[in-house]
Amino acid sequence: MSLSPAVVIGAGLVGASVGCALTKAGHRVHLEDRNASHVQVAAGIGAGTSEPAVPDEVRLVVVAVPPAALAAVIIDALDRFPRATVTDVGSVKAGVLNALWDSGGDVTRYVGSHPMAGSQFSGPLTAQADLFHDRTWVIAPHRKSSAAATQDVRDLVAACGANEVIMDVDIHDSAVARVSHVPHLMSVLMAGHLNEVPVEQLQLAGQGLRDVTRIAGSDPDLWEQILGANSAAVLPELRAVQHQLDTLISAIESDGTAGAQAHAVLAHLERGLAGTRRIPGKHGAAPVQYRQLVVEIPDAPGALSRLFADVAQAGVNVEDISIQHDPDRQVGYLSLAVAPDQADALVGSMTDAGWAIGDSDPSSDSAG
Ligand SMILES: NC(=O)c1ccc[n+]([C@@H]2O[C@H](COP(=O)([O-])OP(=O)(O)OC[C@H]3O[C@@H](n4cnc5c(N)ncnc54)[C@H](O)[C@@H]3O)[C@@H](O)[C@H]2O)c1
Ligand SMILES: O=C(O)C(=O)C[C@]1(C(=O)O)C=C[C@@H](O)C=C1
Repeated sequence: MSLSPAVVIGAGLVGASVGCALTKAGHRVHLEDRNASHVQVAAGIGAGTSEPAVPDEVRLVVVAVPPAALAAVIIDALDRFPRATVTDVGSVKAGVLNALWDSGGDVTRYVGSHPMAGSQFSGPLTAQADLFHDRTWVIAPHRKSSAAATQDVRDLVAACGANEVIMDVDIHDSAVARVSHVPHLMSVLMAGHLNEVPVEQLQLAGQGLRDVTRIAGSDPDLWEQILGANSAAVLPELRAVQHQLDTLISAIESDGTAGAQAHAVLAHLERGLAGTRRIPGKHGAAPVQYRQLVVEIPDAPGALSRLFADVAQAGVNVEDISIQHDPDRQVGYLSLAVAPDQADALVGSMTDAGWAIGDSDPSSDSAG
C-alpha cells in the first residue's frame, strides 16, 4: 500500500534523511518543523515540500523530534491526521508509549520505531538519503497496534533501504542501553578526559582516539534527553562497566607481581577482543572477522585513483576503507577490510600491480 502522501515532523538530521529517502523512493513528503528554516533547508536538499499536507489524505506520519517532545507531537499527529499511520524514530520507546496510553488518542494507528543509524551531527544540512541503507531499523508494535499500521512502518523501513527488526518496547530500551547509550557515555568520558591533556600531547592523537571519541561530538541536549528517558536501563549497565573499570585498575596496579593477578590485564584485553567479535556484520549477519590489509600510497597526484583502479581490477569486495597519513614521510596508508577468503587474492593481485601491501597485524590469524 502506498505511503504517500507522508508527513515528516522534525526536519533535522533523522527527519530530513527519512524525507530524502522516501522522496527518492518516489513518495510525496510534506515537511513540518517548529523551526521554519529547517523545513526550507530540508526541502532544498530534496527531503520533501514545505507545502502543508491535506490532513485527510495523509497516509504516514514520521515524527523525528527530540525525545522530550515526542509524546506530545505524536498525540497531536494522531489527532490532526485521522487516516494516517503514525510512527516515530525516537531512541527510547517505553516512556512515549506510556504517555500515549493516557492520551485517549487512537493508538491503534501508532507503531514506534527506531533506526539504528545516525551521526554526531544535527540539523537538516547533515541529512543523507542513504543514512539508513543496510542499517538496522527497530519496529516496536504495542499490543493495540493494528496490523495495517505495522505493515506501513515495515514499508517505510523497506523504502529507506533498512533492515527491519521487530522488537518489544522494553527489550528495545534495554538493548539500546547496552549497544548505544552506555557506549555513548564511554565516548563522552574519554573525550571529556582530553580536556586535561596538554595541547602538545594532543597532537599525537591518531585514528584510535578519533574512533573512540567521534560520538561524543553529538548534541548534548539531545543526549541528555535520551539518557533521561532511559535511565532505568542505563544505570545497571553503567554499574557493570564501573565494576569492570575497578577490576581493571586493580589488575594494572598489581600487574608485574607474581600470581594470577599478573594475567588479569591480559584477561581484560581478551574480553574486549571477544566483545568486538560479537558485533554483527553487515545486514545483521553473523559477525565476520575481516582481514585488514594496508597499502602504502605515495602522496602524489593520481596515486589514489590508480590504487582504486587496481583494487577494482582484483575483483575483490572491499568491506571498509580508511586512510592514515604518515606525519614524517610523504606517504599515506590505506587500510582495506576484506573477507578472509578474499584477502590472499587481493594481496597477490596488488603485489603484481606493484603495490606494497600486507596485513595491518602480521601476526593475525588469517583464518579469522
Ligand atoms: N542523531 C542520531 O544519531 C539519531 C539516530 C536515530 C534516532 N534519533 C532520534 O531522532 C530524533 C531526532 O534526532 P535528530 O538527531 O534528527 O535531531 P535534530 O536536532 O537534527 O532534529 C530535530 C528536529 O526537530 C525539530 N523540533 C524540535 N521540537 C519540535 C517540535 N515540538 N515540533 C516540531 N519540530 C520540532 C527541531 O527544530 C529539529 O529540526 C530524536 O528523537 C532522536 O532520539 C537520533
Ligand atoms: O553512529 C552514530 O553516530 C550513532 O551514535 C548512532 C546511534 C547509535 O548507533 O548508537 C545513536 C543513537 C540513535 O538512537 C541511533 C543510532
